[in-house]
Amino acid sequence: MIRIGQGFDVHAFGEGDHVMLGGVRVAHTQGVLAHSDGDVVLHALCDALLGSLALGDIGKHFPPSDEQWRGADSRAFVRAVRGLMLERGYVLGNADVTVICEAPKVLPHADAMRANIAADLGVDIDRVSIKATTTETLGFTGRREGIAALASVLVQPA
Ligand SMILES: Nc1ccn([C@@H]2O[C@H](COP(=O)(O)O)[C@@H](O)[C@H]2O)c(=O)n1
Ligand SMILES: C[C@@]1(CO)OP(=O)(O)OP(=O)(O)OC[C@H]1O
Repeated sequence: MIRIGQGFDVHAFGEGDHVMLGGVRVAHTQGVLAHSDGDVVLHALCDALLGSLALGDIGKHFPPSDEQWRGADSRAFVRAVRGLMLERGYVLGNADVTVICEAPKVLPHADAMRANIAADLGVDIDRVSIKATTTETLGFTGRREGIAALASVLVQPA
């Protein structure tokens, strides 16, 4: 049986000089406030994958109360989620992620992000899509207060 999942994540901007997006260090005038590295792309993706198999969410598996995850590389979360999927006999069919922010520009980094995600989930890069949009200066992303990501996935039997 194929199954679908969706995920959403937001992090507020704070002090710093880069944001992590899809495991790529993207230079920016601000960083993000987070317990881990604050990678909204990978957090939304993990939630979508976990949701597809009704396994709860990222905070259930990697609680922000756990010091183990302080400053964590979110790629480790993706690889751990892949393990949970494999235990249940599932692999990624395809993933489609949209990053929402006025800045930084995401598209120049999209292929590097796709390559990281494909490697961590053990699939070809053509199964992973990264897109981006602004909100035309509207809302919290438009005011550059934070960055958001939406992810949709299809998973299929291995
Ligand atoms: N952070 C972003 C936002 C957008 N893009 C790219 O620009 C295109 C136009 O964005 P609009 O919000 O004005 O529609 C968008 O389709 C993306 O290709 C980006 O790279 N990074
Ligand atoms: C990733 C975790 C790890 O503790 O913390 P944060 O980096 O704050 O990110 P969030 O998107 O709030 O998800 C919750 C946690 O699982």
